[in-house]
Amino acid sequence: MITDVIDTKTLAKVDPVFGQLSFDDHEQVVFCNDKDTGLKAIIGIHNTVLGPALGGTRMWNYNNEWEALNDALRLSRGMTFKSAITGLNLGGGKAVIIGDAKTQKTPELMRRFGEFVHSLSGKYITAEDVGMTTEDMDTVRDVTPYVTGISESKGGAGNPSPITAYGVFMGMKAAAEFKYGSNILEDKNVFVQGIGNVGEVLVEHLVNEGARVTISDISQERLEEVRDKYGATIYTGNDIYSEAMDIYAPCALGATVNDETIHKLQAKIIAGAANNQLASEDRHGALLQERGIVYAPDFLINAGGIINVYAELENYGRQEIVRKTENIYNTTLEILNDAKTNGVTTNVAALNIAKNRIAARKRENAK
Ligand SMILES: NC(=O)c1ccc[n+]([C@@H]2O[C@H](COP(=O)([O-])OP(=O)(O)OC[C@H]3O[C@@H](n4cnc5c(N)ncnc54)[C@H](O)[C@@H]3O)[C@@H](O)[C@H]2O)c1
Repeated sequence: MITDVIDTKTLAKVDPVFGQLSFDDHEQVVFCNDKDTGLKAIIGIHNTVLGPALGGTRMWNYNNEWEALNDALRLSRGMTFKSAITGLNLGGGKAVIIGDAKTQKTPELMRRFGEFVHSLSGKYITAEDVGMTTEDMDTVRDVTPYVTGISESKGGAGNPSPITAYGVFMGMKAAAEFKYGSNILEDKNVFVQGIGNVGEVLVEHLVNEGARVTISDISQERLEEVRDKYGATIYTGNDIYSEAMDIYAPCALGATVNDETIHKLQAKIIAGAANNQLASEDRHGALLQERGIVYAPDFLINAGGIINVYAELENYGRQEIVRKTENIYNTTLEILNDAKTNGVTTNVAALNIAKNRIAARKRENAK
């Protein structure tokens, strides 16, 4: 099974769905179309052994349908392992809506999307991801109960991003403990790439701890806002990947650790919120290991958001959300040590634990 980011021409050469390189024994892939609202969406259900497939909906202006399908397949697979390693009784799923969230998203489109989610009778439960807001989830809630991340006023756990940021902060501290023998980030030079919902709160934690934080984003307005609020430095160079830094925190989109960037990276630690940070899990994971760069697996340290939405299903409160998220520190440290002991990449060490949990449940269910 290959998890590499593939260019469109290569993607189009193989069979449309089951032959895709990102296809990894997914249970179900649902294509949703509605002419009236312009909805074109793909729901990927990767695995439901541990529970219903939960994962956010991403709205993105994909260049073509291959890219959208590939994203749905990769992201839903990631959710399976994220929930498994976090100890949640959830499977992995993810939805993508093809289009520009700024110009093409309407309440009607979101409601129609919600109806498609409802038609799956709870096998897939949706939530917020890039291009979505809590209000959008509230709109989906009008037509289906199979949605999390709705507003607190409607009985939800609210915006998951601050707790995701806290989990990433915990994972980063654990990586620092592993690399430097201390989890204190004071004076560490941290680059946060993407200062959206998660990135901004991560910047706040880092600044509070005394780290030297540099921020980058495609939005100048956001950069100035976050600089003014927290005193972070705006990155003005033209190649963030070549910059001297202690910690690189990718908090925008995935696959930024790739063939072009990996040899330039100066960071000692990579710990961020973005999903699927390694363009090729195997190749780039191994190269990071070789270069002594500590990679805190994304699906492990960005699980705060799913812990937050899981509270809506299991009815636990704020204290338990924070406790479970703080535990990301212990799990990360355990996995980094495990990888070192067994001579495997940190990504493989994390995946092995997740896969073992799923296999054990499958055996139990079969009894
Ligand atoms: N929100 C959550 O709870 C959560 C949970 C788990 C994982 N994640 C992942 O974390 C990442 C960030 O999530 P978010 O909710 O903060 O998203 P967001 O959309 O609020 O923020 C993303 C930010 O990245 C910026 N950006 C986009 N392309 C960029 C580029 N090339 N260089 C620099 N900046 C760029 C955008 O302008 C935006 O400010 C995503 O990959 C998401 O899938 C989020």
